[in-house]
Amino acid sequence: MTDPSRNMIVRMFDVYKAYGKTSALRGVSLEVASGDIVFITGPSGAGKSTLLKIIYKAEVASQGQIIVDGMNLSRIGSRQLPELRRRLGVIFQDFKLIAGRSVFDNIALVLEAAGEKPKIIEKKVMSVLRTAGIEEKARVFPPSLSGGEQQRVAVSRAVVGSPRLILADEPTASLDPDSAEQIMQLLETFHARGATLVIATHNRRIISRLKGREIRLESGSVKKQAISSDNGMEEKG
Ligand SMILES: Nc1ncnc2c1ncn2[C@@H]1O[C@H](COP(=O)(O)OP(=O)(O)OP(=O)(O)O)[C@@H](O)[C@H]1O
Repeated sequence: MTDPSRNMIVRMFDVYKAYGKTSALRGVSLEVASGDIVFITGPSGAGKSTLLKIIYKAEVASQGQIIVDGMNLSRIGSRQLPELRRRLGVIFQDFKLIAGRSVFDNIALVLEAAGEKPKIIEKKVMSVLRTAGIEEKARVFPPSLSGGEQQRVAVSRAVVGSPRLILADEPTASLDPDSAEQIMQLLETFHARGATLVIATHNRRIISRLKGREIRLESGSVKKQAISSDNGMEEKG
């Protein structure tokens, strides 16, 4: 149910997505309020990545309505896409860093695209790297970093433009438990600073550690919504 007192950053209504004959999403309706932590869970092939891709418009829904931070995605064309993307930070399992550019430049690109001045870029990039604990890696190239460090760079890149919404697709799946923990702490830090988090994950440890809401997908449909509490997940609706 819609609570009018809460500001919804994502609203999806009856969303379908087909890839040829494969139905990846079948009638998904959900809402994410500003400041929420939401976990998208479900078995392999359930549609988790597709759901995130539709929110940042890497994929277009076959049917249904999607509103992200007030933008109706079926009404925005390629000219407004950069505006949508500026409001979002996206993190992937495989980091997706540019190997031939330094850590600093990987992150600076986001601000350059937004037209920021070099002095501001320097300040913001170094500030985010400090928060991520990898300030001394600014001039290093990504391939010489560990997986955990690369993901910290990817998180830094996702948050440097102060997006209201951070989308993470299995952000800890290729990391050892300690590195996964550090990434979650980092995401928590940015959540505490005001970002909304939507995280697709299989990792139950992450889900039980961060207080949030779980939306479970099965075969492209929402099967269950639950709120995490000190007693684990409590089913809702
Ligand atoms: N580009 C594509 N072309 C064709 N089919 C696709 C494409 N992307 C996803 N699919 C199919 O859509 C369905 C949902 O895939 P999706 O990647 O969203 O699931 P997922 O829950 O993220 O899975 P995983 O946990 O394995 O990453 C699957 O059947 C998948 O094979």
